[in-house]
Amino acid sequence: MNTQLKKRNLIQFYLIQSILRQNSLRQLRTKPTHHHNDKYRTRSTEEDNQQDDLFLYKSKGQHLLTNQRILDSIVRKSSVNPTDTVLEIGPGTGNLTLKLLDVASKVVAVEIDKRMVEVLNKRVKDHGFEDKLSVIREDALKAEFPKFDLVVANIPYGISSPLVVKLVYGANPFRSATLLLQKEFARRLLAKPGDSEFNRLAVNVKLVADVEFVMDVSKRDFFPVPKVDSSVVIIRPKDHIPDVNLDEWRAFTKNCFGKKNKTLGATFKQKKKVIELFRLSKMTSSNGEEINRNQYVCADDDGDNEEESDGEECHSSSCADRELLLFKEKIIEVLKAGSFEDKRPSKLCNEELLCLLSMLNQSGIYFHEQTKPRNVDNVAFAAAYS
Ligand SMILES: C[S@@+](CC[C@H](N)C(=O)[O-])C[C@H]1O[C@@H](n2cnc3c(N)ncnc32)[C@H](O)[C@@H]1O
Repeated sequence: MNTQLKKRNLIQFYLIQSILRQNSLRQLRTKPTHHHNDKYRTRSTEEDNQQDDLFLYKSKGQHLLTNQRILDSIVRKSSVNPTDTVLEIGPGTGNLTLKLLDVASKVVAVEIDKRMVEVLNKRVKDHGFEDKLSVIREDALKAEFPKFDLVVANIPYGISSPLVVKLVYGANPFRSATLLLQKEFARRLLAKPGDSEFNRLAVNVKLVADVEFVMDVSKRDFFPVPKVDSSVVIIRPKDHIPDVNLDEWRAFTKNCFGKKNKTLGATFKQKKKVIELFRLSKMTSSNGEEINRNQYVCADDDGDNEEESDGEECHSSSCADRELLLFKEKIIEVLKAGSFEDKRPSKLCNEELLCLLSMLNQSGIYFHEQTKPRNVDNVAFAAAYS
């Protein structure tokens, strides 16, 4: 740790002390240890006999937001109504929770760390808010969330992608999610077609929600100081989402954004892809009748080198199965008809992608096993982002 960082930590240590005292929390003393990279130590002075040392684990994303001005601002921007139930993921020792309890009807906090829950409960009780708080001590990715009106959270950054997906594709309708995220991750969520950060996550989130940038937050506003800066965004689920099978959409964007800068023509000419799509599409049209994948493997390859194609291709002259060849031609025909062949997914907006998917589906080309029930796979979908 360099000298400047040490100095900053020391200043924050004293700041936290004074804040915690003001809040009449038991007097936690927070200082970094140098024994282990992953651990920072908080120690009780008042209740040394009752409580073991509390370590903050970087691996669990335990960087506590200590800047009161930022905490107030997050709550203010969240527009919490007095009748609202707020879901908070990762309450930690309760810096944000206390402020939320002040303005909401109820807070449901999901926290994985038992030691944090103990500190949180004690602190909330000291403020007389215990009737308004319920804690779910579980991994937020596995927990079943109860009904809530909005989410406000400084989340552990390690679970950002699957958590955002779990929220926006989850069964719970909610008004908004105000999230403190790693700055780079926030930029990826906010990215537009053509931006270098534009990616599949942004595409999938944008289909069902709008994302608004609120503010940047410096790493110095946390204890211990993390390596990265942060940003606050608000995610608002859309009132109307396009009429598309979400499982089909997700499978389609996964196929398109595997290599987001490759042209769609190059992506969909790959032998493996053609075979896989042929199998799925055939299963759909034949109502689940199993297709023998090996039946459609090319017997030979004429070695034709097409630009931008880094995968093996299925070429007309050598393809063992005419049906497979016709299927590949059908894909190319659709791409050409919509002028998509030379386009790159990273530059297409959702309307264009929806249009392409609709054209492909209308031609009998599918990306997800249509025999499976619709939109029931949210947990698996979220997990795929972890
Ligand atoms: C960035 S800290 C935020 C603490 C507090 N909200 C604050 O702003 O000071 C993240 C919290 O999430 C908890 N956490 C980490 N992984 C989790 C998970 N998978 N599910 C629920 N909580 C988790 C950590 O224990 C930690 O308390």
